[in-house]
Amino acid sequence: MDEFDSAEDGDLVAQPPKIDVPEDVQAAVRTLIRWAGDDPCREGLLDTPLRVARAWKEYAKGYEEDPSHHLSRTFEEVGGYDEIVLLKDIPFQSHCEHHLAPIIGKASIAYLPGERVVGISKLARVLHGFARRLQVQERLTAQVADCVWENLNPEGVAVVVEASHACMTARGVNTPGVLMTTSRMMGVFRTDERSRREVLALMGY
Ligand SMILES: Nc1nc2c(ncn2[C@@H]2O[C@H](COP(=O)(O)OP(=O)(O)OP(=O)(O)O)[C@@H](O)[C@H]2O)c(=O)[nH]1
Ligand SMILES: [Zn+2]
Repeated sequence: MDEFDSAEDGDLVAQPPKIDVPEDVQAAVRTLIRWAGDDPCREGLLDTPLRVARAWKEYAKGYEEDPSHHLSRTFEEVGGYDEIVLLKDIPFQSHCEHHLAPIIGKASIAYLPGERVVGISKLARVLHGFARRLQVQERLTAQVADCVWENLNPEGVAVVVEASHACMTARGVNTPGVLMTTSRMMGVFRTDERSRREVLALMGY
């Protein structure tokens, strides 16, 4: 049971091994705490630089992977299925590259298969692979769509992302409740108005 903690619902949740954090990274967090106006040496903040650094390795885990790898295993036997495949309202978390503030949102990813389909969880994996980096929402949207387009050779790809940016809601213009929507349409979803309307309707727009 060493590597696992028992979760409340009875599932076993893997506890990743704690990574070492270089002293200069911890020192940078201490500097930030001091600059924010607090004392990094008080008891409650002593382990914070370590936790912050480890948290950032999680937030930025996408840099450790090439999301296109998730699309390398595809299936051909789908009984002649030739309609839209949609994974709708996938929740994701990212961080804005301007303020390192959270971006919390959901994405819908659809494609019209060519010859092959992919396991649906892989679309969510692609999203998280790009989201767990420093991002702007426009680039996140484009990267997800381009990745599906380039790796599945489908007839069309549609990605719609809706997100709230903490750099707007918790600072700066301080405007909570605002959602930013971005989309990227490729192939038939870009060229054919009916296909575009169909996929947007399936997504609930
Ligand atoms: N287009 C786009 N803008 C973003 C995204 N994330 C954050 N921003 C915006 O990036 C802009 C950065 O503006 P700057 O003027 O350089 O920074 P700032 O002085 O902190 O701006 P304020 O946020 O208005 O206080 C802000 O308007 C943010 O709201 C994103 O994903 N896409
Ligand atoms: Zn920001």
